[in-house]
Amino acid sequence: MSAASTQVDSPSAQIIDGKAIADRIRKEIATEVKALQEKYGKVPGLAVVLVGTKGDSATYVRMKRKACADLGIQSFSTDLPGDVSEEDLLKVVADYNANEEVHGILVQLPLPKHIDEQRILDAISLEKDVDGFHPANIGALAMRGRTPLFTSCTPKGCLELLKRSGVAISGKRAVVLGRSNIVGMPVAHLLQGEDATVTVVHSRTPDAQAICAEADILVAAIGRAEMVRGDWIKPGAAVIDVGTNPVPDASKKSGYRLVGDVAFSEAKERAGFITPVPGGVGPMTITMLLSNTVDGARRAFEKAAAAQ
Ligand SMILES: NC(=O)C1=CN([C@@H]2O[C@H](COP(=O)(O)OP(=O)(O)OC[C@H]3O[C@@H](n4cnc5c(N)ncnc54)[C@H](OP(=O)(O)O)[C@@H]3O)[C@@H](O)[C@H]2O)C=CC1
Ligand SMILES: Nc1nc(=O)c2c([nH]1)NC[C@@H]1CN(c3ccc(C(=O)N[C@@H](CCC(=O)O)C(=O)O)cc3)C=[N+]21
Repeated sequence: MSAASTQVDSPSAQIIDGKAIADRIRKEIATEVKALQEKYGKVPGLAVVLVGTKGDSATYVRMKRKACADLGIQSFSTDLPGDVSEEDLLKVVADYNANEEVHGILVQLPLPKHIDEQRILDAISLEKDVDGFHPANIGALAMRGRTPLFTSCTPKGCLELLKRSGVAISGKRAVVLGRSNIVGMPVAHLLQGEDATVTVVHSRTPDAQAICAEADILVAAIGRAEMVRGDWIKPGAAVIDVGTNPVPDASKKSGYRLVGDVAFSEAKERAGFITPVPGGVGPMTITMLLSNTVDGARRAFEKAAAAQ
């Protein structure tokens, strides 16, 4: 069958409603928090550290804090000035590492240039690394037969969206656009772990379009507004759009609106499944962070109970 005839036959894509799926999972998490509280008399705690006040970072951090409050998770936060020293930031991390009420620590990235990001991520206790950015957690993710203590939130959210939408992964061709430590690289490992055949495309890849056109599953995480056009998409493919790019929009109070890395209106005419922006991956990221925090707390409570 030619691509053209498939295209004519294919109806518009099923929109994967990340917000609705995230809300369902949050209800499950709230139940879990209650159960832990009843069993151990303690609640999970998440610490969020924000350095500087870059507008959008502050928005995400605010959303994370609110989500915690909604689910009964205790929220700790530290806001540091943009010129804070590396030593002072390490001290904040060390204090949260030692705090028994804290089960997850998130240091919002990117950090200012004068701070060595690797040093900060290495300092976060493995047991509290709810972002899954510690090299030991990423290393385990990349190895066969190992399970990391925590899997990074956005990549885990992408896989959860595919699974809960009934998209088969095993044996499929997956293409991941982007190879960052926080999204592209871990997504590629997760898909490979689910037996997809994975190709990673980055800024030095020639002819990204031709590679994308072979993808049964396409994950876009490049931070380039609507770079992936409709004719890049294999008819029937599942498209997960991680990009959140602000573009100027005078009709919005904020002065901008968010678009993905995929040209949604074109792509939805060819894809079988597609996530919107906003309302796709974003709400899942925060939900997976809460889920990781509860997992960390459960492990800590069990360990403490066993030691008694
Ligand atoms: N919804 C959510 O929860 C989240 C959304 N995001 C969004 O996802 C996007 C990506 O974020 P992040 O991974 O942190 O970004 P980074 O800037 O760290 O990485 C971007 C990646 O895309 C690659 N890339 C850039 N331009 C091109 C191009 N023209 N063709 C092919 N590859 C390209 C880069 O290649 P190279 O390695 O060669 O430089 C790099 O690997 C952003 O829009 C961000 O806002 C991020 C985190 C969470
Ligand atoms: N240590 C660390 N961990 C992170 O997980 C992390 C980080 N640093 N730095 C920045 C990126 C970005 N990120 C997002 C989270 C939620 C939405 C989200 O919920 N977006 C909504 C829209 C939000 C809006 O309207 O502004 C949506 O897509 O529907 C987006 C992006 C997490 N990140």
